[in-house]
Amino acid sequence: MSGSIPSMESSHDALKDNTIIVVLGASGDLAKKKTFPALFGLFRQGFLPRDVKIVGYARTKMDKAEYHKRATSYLKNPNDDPEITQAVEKFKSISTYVSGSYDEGEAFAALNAHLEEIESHYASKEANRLFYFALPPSVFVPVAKNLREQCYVTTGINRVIVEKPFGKDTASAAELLKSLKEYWTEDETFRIDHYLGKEMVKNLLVLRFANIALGAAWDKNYISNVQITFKEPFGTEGRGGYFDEFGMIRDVLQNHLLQVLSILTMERPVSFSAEDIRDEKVKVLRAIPPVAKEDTLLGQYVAANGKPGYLDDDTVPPGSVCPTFAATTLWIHNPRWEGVPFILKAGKALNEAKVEVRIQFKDVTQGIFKDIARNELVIRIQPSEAVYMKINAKTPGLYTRAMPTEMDLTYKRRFSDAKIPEAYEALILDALKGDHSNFVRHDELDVAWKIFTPILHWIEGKSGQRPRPVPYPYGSRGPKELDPFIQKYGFKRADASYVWPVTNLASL
Ligand SMILES: NC(=O)C1=CN([C@@H]2O[C@H](COP(=O)(O)OP(=O)(O)OC[C@H]3O[C@@H](n4cnc5c(N)ncnc54)[C@H](OP(=O)(O)O)[C@@H]3O)[C@@H](O)[C@H]2O)C=CC1
Ligand SMILES: O=C1O[C@H](COP(=O)(O)O)[C@@H](O)[C@H](O)[C@H]1O
Repeated sequence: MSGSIPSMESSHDALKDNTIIVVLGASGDLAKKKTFPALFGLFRQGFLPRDVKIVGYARTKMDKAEYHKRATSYLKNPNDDPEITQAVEKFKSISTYVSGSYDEGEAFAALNAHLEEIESHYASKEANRLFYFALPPSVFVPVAKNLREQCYVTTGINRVIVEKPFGKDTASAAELLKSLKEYWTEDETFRIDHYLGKEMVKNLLVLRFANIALGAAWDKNYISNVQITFKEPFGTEGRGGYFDEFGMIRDVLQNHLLQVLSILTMERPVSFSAEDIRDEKVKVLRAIPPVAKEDTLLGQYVAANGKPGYLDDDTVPPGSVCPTFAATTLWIHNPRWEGVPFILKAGKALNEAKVEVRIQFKDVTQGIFKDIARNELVIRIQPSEAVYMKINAKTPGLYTRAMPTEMDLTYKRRFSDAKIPEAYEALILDALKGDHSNFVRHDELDVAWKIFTPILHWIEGKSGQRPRPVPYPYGSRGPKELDPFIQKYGFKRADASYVWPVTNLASL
């Protein structure tokens, strides 16, 4: 029997021919590191529309050669594979660049003239344009306005992809949404949260709703606590100026981790249509009250192991109390989840790179077993995608003891030939197809901000003195206060003697 999910695959428009993808902010870091590599990945695998053209736009004046050099600087070809080299040359041949300001109508009229020149070669009048904002939020509104006024086609589809940050709190996000809506409809707008494009985040829907056994245990009766963890082994290093304005909660918790939480906890959607999914996400998010101070732990990394502290970064304001680590516990007041703590934790400069969901089930009733390990379902989002269930089994041999072990679905081993797409590849393809399922709807954004705005205002000292984050050494698991914080919500760490036999995943 086929394992395909027809309604997920066919609920959106097909790719349109006669499409131009315009990358605004083409000289920047995001474009170079994420957007162009994703476009190239799609191009090389034949997923872009036929005869697609890619146009970069930014203020920097660059000739064609310089632009091509920048746009392809992050395309990977470690073994100098001639097939990839050839694809890069083809990619360059469909890529052009226009320089201009972000706030002047004439500059966008010039961009439009360039787009029309490309379109004049089409066999039909149909012309479709996808505009990708790889831009700082300060120019979102003028760019949205100028594109709508100067570069909007009437004989095809227009779409905009917008990157976070979408505001800094409930009020500023509402203001930004309102301004953008003056020019672009909700249907034309694709708000990216790139975690929604990650394979294991997309997998959550299938794991939950295509497995009756998991579905049956998915509530307060069986689950004790849930942790959603994001760990990076490097600090802000040179990006401190940007980071300090936002902090860890805005950078990762309010968007990426909350998106994961909403898919993990929503009710089953009526269908896989974008609106049915997003209706359910909004419904569960609305059942979450604002995060309380008592449910929050903030940290900031300090120099250790030869690595600099956050405050040693020249781009960070002296004496900053910006958190580089945050753990917050959220509660969902609905019949399924009442009383279950959802701990969202994220930090920079920690001991490892890891993003995972860890669902810890309740203890088995005491009696024949005493103090045995709890079941845990771990969904490893990155690196090395995996789903594993920590279970108890009889110790092999002439024993009657239970021992913790695992049922392990490590992707590299089980699907060794599969290529897991980059999040941005998956999302750009969705936007080209007009599928909104994995993009953030306006009301989702509003409710996400409502959960975090009070705590963010408290952190910023809007209601008194700013709280001081607790220090943690660069390269550690986080503040020493973390383990008691998590234990407070009922998490029990399994016996430290548990050893997973595979140590080198890279070797798989
Ligand atoms: N397919 C796969 O990839 C599989 C991998 N494994 C591997 O087996 C090992 C054990 O797995 P598992 O039990 O799930 O994970 P870990 O033992 O790594 O972590 C379990 C939990 O305990 C916390 N923890 C980690 N170290 C400490 C510590 N020193 N003191 C207190 N708490 C700590 C972790 O928090 P935090 O992360 O926040 O530090 C996490 O919440 C891991 O290396 C795992 O990657 C096991 C099964 C399958
Ligand atoms: O949005 C952001 O995400 C990245 C982490 O993304 P990942 O795909 O590498 O997990 C994070 O480093 C950055 O600070 C944040 O703004």
